[in-house]
Amino acid sequence: MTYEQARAAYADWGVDTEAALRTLATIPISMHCWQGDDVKGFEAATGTSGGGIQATGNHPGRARTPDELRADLEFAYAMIPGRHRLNLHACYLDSDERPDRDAIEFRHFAPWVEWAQGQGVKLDFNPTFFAHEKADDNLTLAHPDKGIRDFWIEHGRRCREIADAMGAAQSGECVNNIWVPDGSKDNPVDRIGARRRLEASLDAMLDGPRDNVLDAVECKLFGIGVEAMTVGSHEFYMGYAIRKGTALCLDMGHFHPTENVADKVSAVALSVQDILLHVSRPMRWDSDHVILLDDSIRAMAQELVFGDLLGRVRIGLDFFDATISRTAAWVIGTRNMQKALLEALLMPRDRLVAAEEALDFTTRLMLTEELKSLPAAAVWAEFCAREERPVGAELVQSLSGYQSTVAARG
Ligand SMILES: C[C@H](O)[C@H](O)[C@@H](O)C(=O)CO
Ligand SMILES: [Mn+2]
Repeated sequence: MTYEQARAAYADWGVDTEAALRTLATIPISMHCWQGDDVKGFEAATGTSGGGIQATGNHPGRARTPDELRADLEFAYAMIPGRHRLNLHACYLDSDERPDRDAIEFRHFAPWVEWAQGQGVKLDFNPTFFAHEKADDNLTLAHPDKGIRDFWIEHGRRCREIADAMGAAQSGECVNNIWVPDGSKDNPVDRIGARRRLEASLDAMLDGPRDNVLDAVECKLFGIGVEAMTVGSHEFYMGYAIRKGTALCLDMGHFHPTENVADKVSAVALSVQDILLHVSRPMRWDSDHVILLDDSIRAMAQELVFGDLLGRVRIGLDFFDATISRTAAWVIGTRNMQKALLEALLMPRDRLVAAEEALDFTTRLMLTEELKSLPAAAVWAEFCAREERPVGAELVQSLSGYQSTVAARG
């Protein structure tokens, strides 16, 4: 089907495909650096990764240096329509120096900032509270040892400083997302003590304004090794974000599998101004499979569009799979998020809402089901053509071709 035919088919339902394409082109997605190297980073790290962060697989082609990671990112962005962001973790510093986490500075990230400016890519940032010997107890900001807490508070403070400088350099907000692995394998007896320590540490870390930073806090239900309690649970961070005015990060892999994370967005949006998404796909014990164009992602995109929340929700991705081409994973996942957004933008919202308000649930169901057969793929292909990005066999060939150029990496 041609784009013109698709445009006419949507027009019959009262949908303007041109308006949908214009909106889609303005939605940035923050691609996570850690898909490119299995969350290893570029420090001489000594600790284990707690809280369930575990990339499995040994597909050839892992980026081993910042230059390799940047080359992979450049390729990935060239396969993805639109202008996007890069979400950088503190352990991805690019420097000949080897500062510990409590000694990192903006200059250790200067090559990233320079590269991002050259690429027209804006940066987001994350302190790294894992893969370090001082995190091996699966406790950081909530650790009973004040010395360890202070070490991580200092790390967090410095990360805000770095994110602020990144924001200033790019003349726009840098999201600084905080996730800590803190928790307990077996039933703790002093849950509130741990939560008081986490809160006090966060307060110390986030003290003082940072004009170019949007701080976000990310909860998790459980991780491997912290099955009995995660200190930073949903209720903990929801309360914290409301009381302290931070953004709330909802990671789609961090809830019970029967929960609908899309449903949470509108509920949270009434109490929290800014929301960060980590779009992900949980599967059994893992929270980080590459996202598919599946119902959970479609539901999330619909919530953002129907709830008119695109201006308040930053879309980030969080998955890592080392069993497949890492660059292909980025491209597939990011494009899937965009496809879901496009499908949502192509829905006749007013008509659906009218049916719902009239309690005409039959019409609502007929509409949503019939709409699934409309030619969204032709509209997506048009978007890619306008943005000079490949689709179909050409995309597959490009992804495979790039993978073969990196496969020899040791
Ligand atoms: C690497 C990230 O910080 C991490 O994935 C975090 O966002 C998370 O989701 C932990 O499960
Ligand atoms: Mn996450």
